Amino acid sequence: MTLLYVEALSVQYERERALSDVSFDLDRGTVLGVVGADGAGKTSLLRSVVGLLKPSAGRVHLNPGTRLGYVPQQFSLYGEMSLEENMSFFGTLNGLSRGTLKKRIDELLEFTGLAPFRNHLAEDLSGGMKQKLSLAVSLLHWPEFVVFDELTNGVDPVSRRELWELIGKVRQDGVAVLVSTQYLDEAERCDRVLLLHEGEKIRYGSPKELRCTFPYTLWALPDSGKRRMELELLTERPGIVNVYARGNDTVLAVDDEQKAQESLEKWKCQAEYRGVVEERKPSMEDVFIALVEKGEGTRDDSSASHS
Ligand SMILES: Nc1ncnc2c1ncn2[C@@H]1O[C@H](COP(=O)(O)OP(=O)(O)OP(=O)(O)O)[C@@H](O)[C@H]1O
Repeated sequence: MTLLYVEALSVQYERERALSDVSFDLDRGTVLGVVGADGAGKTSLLRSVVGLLKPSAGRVHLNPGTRLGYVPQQFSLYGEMSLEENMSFFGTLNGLSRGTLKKRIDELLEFTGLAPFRNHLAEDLSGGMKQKLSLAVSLLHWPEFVVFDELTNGVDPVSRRELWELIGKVRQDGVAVLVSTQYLDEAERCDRVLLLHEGEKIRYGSPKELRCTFPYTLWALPDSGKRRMELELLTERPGIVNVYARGNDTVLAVDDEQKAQESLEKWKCQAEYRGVVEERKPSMEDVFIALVEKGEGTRDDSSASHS
């Protein structure tokens, strides 16, 4: 069931347009990832959804009475208070009674694996543990909808994985999750992805849909790092729309295989390059790089579906 419906949202700051005409919807028990680079408009979008920012145009419709949890980008825990005291403080603010709160704190400390640290000061926690505590605090009042602004930003890879496991468990309880991230691999963990670039919706759909509707064929030249500079000359030759690095491989995004083949053969002959070319399936990173990084982004004008 649809819990949130966002229609043609735009945010204009004094000098800058942070969001243009963005629409999407979100169902219960679904994780929607808002994915984009720094400055793409993620925070502006999330702040509009939770009601902290008044959009310049468009509409946010959240089912009335929905209990909302929110972890902003710089969530302020009290460093000089213990984990339990932090949770107790925020729980009291949320109007939970003493008895209920005590039980809920125990539950959430178990849930996040923070129980052994309940009496430690929050300031002594690692970055990943602080984020787990923030997540726990946001869940105190059994929200039906949670919004996490870059919860995993700057966190070590193990904690990132653990935070995503927690997000998965939250979803299992039927909670709707809206989470922003700049890590493209995290898009794969979402049910739906909204790719944002310079305030515009570039793509919107499940990770599979995004990969399946990817408009280019990808050709990888394995271990071609040393020839990268030369290979980049292929950018915008007939049939080739983008050339980019993936580790030590070079990837060509191709929109016309025949023309690209001719361009590549010509180049291989001139450059005396004998390496192999392999076709590769697009990952979410490929989708993002090929569509966005070179400004190839074609806006997705499909409006959010009501389901
Ligand atoms: N309060 C503000 N006043 C003016 N401009 C702003 C304000 N907040 C954000 N911006 C601008 O709007 C654009 C989108 O910012 P936003 O913070 O929404 O993006 P973001 O994707 O969350 O990026 P980041 O991860 O860096 O926070 C940026 O260019 C930013 O400089």
